[in-house]
Amino acid sequence: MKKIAIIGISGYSGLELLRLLHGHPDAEVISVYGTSTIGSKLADLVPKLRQFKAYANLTVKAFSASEIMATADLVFFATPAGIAADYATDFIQAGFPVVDLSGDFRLQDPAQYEKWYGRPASHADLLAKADYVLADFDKPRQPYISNPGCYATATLLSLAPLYQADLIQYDSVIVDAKSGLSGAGKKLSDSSHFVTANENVTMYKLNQHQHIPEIVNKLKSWQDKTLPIQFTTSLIPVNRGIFVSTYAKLAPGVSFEQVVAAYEQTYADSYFVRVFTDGHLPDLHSVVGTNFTDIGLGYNDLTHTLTVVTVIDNLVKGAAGQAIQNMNQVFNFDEKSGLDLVPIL
Ligand SMILES: NC(=O)C1=CN([C@@H]2O[C@H](COP(=O)(O)OP(=O)(O)OC[C@H]3O[C@@H](n4cnc5c(N)ncnc54)[C@H](OP(=O)(O)O)[C@@H]3O)[C@@H](O)[C@H]2O)C=CC1
Ligand SMILES: CC(=O)N[C@@H](CCC(=O)OP(=O)(O)O)C(=O)O
Repeated sequence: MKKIAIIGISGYSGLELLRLLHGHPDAEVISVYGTSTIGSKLADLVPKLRQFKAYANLTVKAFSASEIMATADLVFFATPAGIAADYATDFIQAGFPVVDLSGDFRLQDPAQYEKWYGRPASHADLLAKADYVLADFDKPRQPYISNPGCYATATLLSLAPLYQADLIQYDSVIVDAKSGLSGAGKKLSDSSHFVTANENVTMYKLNQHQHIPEIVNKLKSWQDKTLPIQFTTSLIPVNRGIFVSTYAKLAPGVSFEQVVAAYEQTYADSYFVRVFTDGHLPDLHSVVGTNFTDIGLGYNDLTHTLTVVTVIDNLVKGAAGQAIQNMNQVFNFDEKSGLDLVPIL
């Protein structure tokens, strides 16, 4: 049984990690860390955990890298941007396995991080020791795993076959992404007040979203012809879910049938990516509560435009689920361990 520590336990993705690891046959949460919640028993902090004996006596502790490395086999960072950049050094220097859900190690160029996150980056030498691991495509090569962002995950899975098989006009790509409120974390802000968000849709961070550079970096690794993409994010009044609509013009001579074949082939062995080629367009309810990414495709003969609809649960595939998929890779567990979840019906 692998022993797991979680930093940032009281946040949305920290608690989602706990929920998913509860069902994992080969991993158990042995320690949890926070700041404002230090000293609290998890069962007092989250009363609905009370009857789970494993967590009733788990107490939130102050961060200690040496304690984590002495007692656990892997640690998850489920902390806001800026924390892992500060805390990760000891783990990286010791080669201790980490899965970092924050954006701190997703961009290897410190100047790019500082531009998009508006805060100091970690040192370039440390950034180079982190691996950006999009679980359905990449295998970890280094012990420090940087888990992709929620929007980035949905967008990259939506676009991968088009870039890898060189099927589109790269100056035509438009990504319109929408997220539920849990994507913003538990801290309250004006935009996440119930009265502001309920029965409303708001576009935000137009052309400035911090996931744009990690998306483009990854697309470039797949396709040299990659150009900047048009990427927009909106807040929708649901708790969980990311809904990404992607539009692109096909390259001259490329047919819709070729596109469909490319999606089928790319994801033939990916249990967690389900492609619908019969015209079915997935919705959020298809994936909420699960680690699945559902993709639907359509083509307009009049405008020669391809539409790709991609949905994920931001807290599962977009955060804790993909992080556990990556942990499963680190320990050579079955990729489905702890993650074979049926959607909430
Ligand atoms: N929500 C989502 O859908 C997704 C989130 N992410 C990323 O994952 C990370 C966590 O997100 P999310 O769960 O939404 O965030 P939340 O704001 O919900 O929770 C963050 C938690 O981090 C804890 N924390 C803050 N500072 C420290 C610290 N110095 N040491 C230990 N714990 C600390 C806080 O607990 P305390 O008050 O005890 O300090 C808080 O509970 C973020 O980087 C986010 O961008 C990535 C993909 C999707
Ligand atoms: C709805 C909402 O506000 N979502 C957040 C996603 C936060 C996130 O996951 O950001 P990192 O992955 O870069 O840490 C946002 O758009 O900033």
